Amino acid sequence: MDQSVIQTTQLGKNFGPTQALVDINLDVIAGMTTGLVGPNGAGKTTLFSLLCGFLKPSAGSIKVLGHAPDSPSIRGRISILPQDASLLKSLPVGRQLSMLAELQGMNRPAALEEAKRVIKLVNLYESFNQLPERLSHGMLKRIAIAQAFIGSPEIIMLDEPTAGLDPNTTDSIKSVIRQLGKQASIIISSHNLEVIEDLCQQIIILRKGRLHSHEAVAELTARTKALTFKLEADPPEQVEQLFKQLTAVTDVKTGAPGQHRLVVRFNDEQDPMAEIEIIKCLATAGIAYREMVRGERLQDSVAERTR
Ligand SMILES: Nc1ncnc2c1ncn2[C@@H]1O[C@H](COP(=O)(O)OP(=O)(O)OP(=O)(O)O)[C@@H](O)[C@H]1O
Repeated sequence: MDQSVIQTTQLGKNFGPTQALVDINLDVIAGMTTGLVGPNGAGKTTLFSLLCGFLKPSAGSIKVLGHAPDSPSIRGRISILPQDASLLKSLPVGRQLSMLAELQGMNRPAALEEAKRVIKLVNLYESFNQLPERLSHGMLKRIAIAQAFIGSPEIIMLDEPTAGLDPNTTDSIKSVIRQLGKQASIIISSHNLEVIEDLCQQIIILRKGRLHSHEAVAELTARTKALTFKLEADPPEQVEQLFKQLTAVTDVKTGAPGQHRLVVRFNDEQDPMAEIEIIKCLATAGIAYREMVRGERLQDSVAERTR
């Protein structure tokens, strides 16, 4: 049987009159990398804080590795990269990492070795003795991620690990996370759904403090029947009118100006020939496309579900 690393039962959290989380029932399976997504204010950070024991639930219960989040039995077995992780200005980054390892109970020499190990994981060993002010934003983010790997925790929670990073740095962080996903269960909260799609096998969607869904990423994207077109030009206004006579078409979406994108969702139980009819409609209207892809990006599926 699959082993649960996190279980919540009817979990709720209120801040005064604000219901930040309501009736959350989750079962996160060991060894998965799971994405936690939802619009601003959906409750993602609150959920992370509850799972780490920084906050107490207003209702329901949480089990992390079979224990309450504040149990001494899980100390060092779970770690978190907070969204706004910051480093001390006046201490070399390697020393800061070794101090954090000491706080986890390692002696000085062991902590130093651990700091070297985790800084190598994020490819910044050459910066071990540098002060944070000498490092770029992306490098500091990688150091902050390295601290989440101290002590080889079984669960690692990363809140927006790639926010504000350029594409190359994002790629290098993604490869670190992918590597560590082989050894730990990772939960990533991010608004960057390309990152989630690349790294995660499972996705938890929160919407207005409630659990919208928890399922495999592949299932979510495959279940949405859609054709995504890259057109030669932006689609004409009122493009949805073209598909008016096709009862199988459930939604038509266009990209931002300049994206030349058109997504047509449909229900093929209504019409098994729906795809062909959609393509015919475009041809009849003289709308040319360069590329057509079945399905849609995770970004579109999630946007649709959290609107
Ligand atoms: N300490 C707090 N005091 C009062 N309200 C809070 C507090 N923390 C969160 N909230 C409220 O709880 C709700 C959920 O907030 P939370 O920060 O968990 O959302 P989020 O999904 O992480 O959002 P974002 O994507 O913007 O980071 C919001 O309505 C927020 O205003």
